[in-house]
Amino acid sequence: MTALVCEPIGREVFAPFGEVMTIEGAELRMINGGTTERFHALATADTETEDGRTIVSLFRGQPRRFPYRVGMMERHPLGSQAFFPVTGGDWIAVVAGDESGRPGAPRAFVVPGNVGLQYGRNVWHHPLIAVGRVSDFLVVDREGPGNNLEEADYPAPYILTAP
Ligand SMILES: NC(=O)N[C@@H](O)C(=O)O
Ligand code: NI
Repeated sequence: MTALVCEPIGREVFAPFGEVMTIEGAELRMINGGTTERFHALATADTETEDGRTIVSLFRGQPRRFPYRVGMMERHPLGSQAFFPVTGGDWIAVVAGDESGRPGAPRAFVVPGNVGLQYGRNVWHHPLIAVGRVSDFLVVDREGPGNNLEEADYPAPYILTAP
């Protein structure tokens, strides 16, 4: 079993896997007579492949127990998937590149509770990893025809320790 160490999240380091959604560096638009700050277009959903449509859901994640065995990954061939924390609190994202149709070695990122991520379409990732407490996330992803879930097991699990 291989140790999986969390790295700090950042736009550049996460760029091969998708977008980091944070107000830092976002386009700020003052609206509503100056009473509201609009941090515009943190990401663009990619859901229209094969007549898909964008939906918004709420995921309530149970905290994972650590050390946590990352034994599988999944991806959504037809659409992106974005998670934005509602409850707050750090969470963990695990992603991987593709190697001949299977996930490569994973990379784990600790994500602050006020930062969201969008996984690009067909990007390998582990299902939601909530940390420390039951955590709610707003999720923007695809609904529509076709199979939008592909899963793959690792030959041996990676062991993720608590951040
Ligand atoms: N199954 C589901 O909708 N959730 C996963 O895709 C996930 O990434 O958590
Ligand atoms: Ni997913």
